[in-house]
Amino acid sequence: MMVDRELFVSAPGKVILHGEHAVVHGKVALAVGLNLRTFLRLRPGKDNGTVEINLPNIGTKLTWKISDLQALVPSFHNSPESKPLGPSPEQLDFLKTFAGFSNGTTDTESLAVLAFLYLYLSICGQALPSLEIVVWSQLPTGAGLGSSAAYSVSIAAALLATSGKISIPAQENIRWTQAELTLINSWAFQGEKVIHGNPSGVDNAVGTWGGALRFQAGEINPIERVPVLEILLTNTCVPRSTKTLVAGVKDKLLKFPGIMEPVLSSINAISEECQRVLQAGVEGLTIEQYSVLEELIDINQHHLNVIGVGHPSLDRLCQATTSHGLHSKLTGAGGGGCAITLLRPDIEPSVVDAVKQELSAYGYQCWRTSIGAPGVSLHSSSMLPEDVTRSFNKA
Ligand SMILES: Nc1ncnc2c1ncn2[C@@H]1O[C@H](COP(=O)(O)OP(=O)(O)O)[C@@H](O)[C@H]1O
Ligand SMILES: C[C@@](O)(CCOP(=O)(O)O)CC(=O)O
Ligand SMILES: [Mg+2]
Repeated sequence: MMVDRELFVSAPGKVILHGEHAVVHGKVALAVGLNLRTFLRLRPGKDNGTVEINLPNIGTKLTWKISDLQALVPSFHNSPESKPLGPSPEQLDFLKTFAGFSNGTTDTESLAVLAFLYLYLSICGQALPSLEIVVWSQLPTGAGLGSSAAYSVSIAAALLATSGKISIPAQENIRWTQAELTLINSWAFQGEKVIHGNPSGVDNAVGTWGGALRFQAGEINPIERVPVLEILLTNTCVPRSTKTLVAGVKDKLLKFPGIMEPVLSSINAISEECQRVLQAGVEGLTIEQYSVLEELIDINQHHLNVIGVGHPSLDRLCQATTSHGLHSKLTGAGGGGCAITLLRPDIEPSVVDAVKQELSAYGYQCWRTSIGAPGVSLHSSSMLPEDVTRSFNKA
């Protein structure tokens, strides 16, 4: 198949306020889009006979011949118009053998490449197009901010658009329809399965729709009005794999169901209470409401330690922020990665500066951010942020 135009797509990262891990086991999570995004550039292939994927964040650039990939197509029977089925263990084994990855591999490159190949073959199976794709992210990878979902959402959207399964909106402020977003989300969920093993689907839902969402057992409910919340987002820079952490929680739940299930139920109750407080305070939270949010953060951080996803780097972070009267919890899969610290409006800027300085001295990276960002979007090249254009030009 011939592709005749260049496309630019982006999807946001996310912050889970409450409910990480519990959401994998059917509990409620509250999550919001983050104003750090993953950008994808898709171009027709130079020689029409190859597919190239270039991932500058992880230093990966690979090219395959379409004629070689064609041999894999019969194993990918998904119908892109309907609900996707895969990925089956057999399909993943095929891909690992094809790409030369050993069985059981979970490193950054292999997960990214397997997710791409799975989506490319499943979505474009009927007529494999020759493409050059670059994916570059403002998000740290493997830090709890949903880079895997932003990656899967942008690849799914670009491949569905280029193969004519969803429209290519003529202007960048025109969004895809709900049906098209639902299709993007369901394919991105399959990409997340390759990367997370057993994802809940909350991250790809935020990557697709953005904003603030309540997510439970596949049900996605946008929270239309949320009070403005300022947070300090801190990356401990301790690397970890969501797949491994999610599997660890499952093992603990199987080993100690009577002990772990009540903890997950309590996390569920925290999400419910947080949503209640946020909705009661849409016009602006009172100091009492902020205090409740802070307590919920503290309780949840203890629970996350109990289910085994804490880390000494996160303990240090919580101690540092507590000593300045601020409250923090890990966000995402934990085991290192990122934490959020709630910034009440009455906090003196000098306190935030002191906290940031202390955390930087540990080698952590901090951003002050407010939550809520638009979901998957199409861009024109002239409207891309400067850092994105620079990265694409270098790639
Ligand atoms: N920009 C990117 N380039 C290449 N791979 C990416 C990118 N973003 C995400 N990934 C893939 O997602 C994985 C990280 O996903 P995960 O462990 O779920 O952490 P998180 O989603 O919190 O960042 C990486 O190991 C890599 O395979
Ligand atoms: C731990 C979990 O709840 C969130 C993982 O987020 P991240 O990949 O660490 O950004 C897993 C999931 O919901 O699929
Ligand atoms: Mg992830």
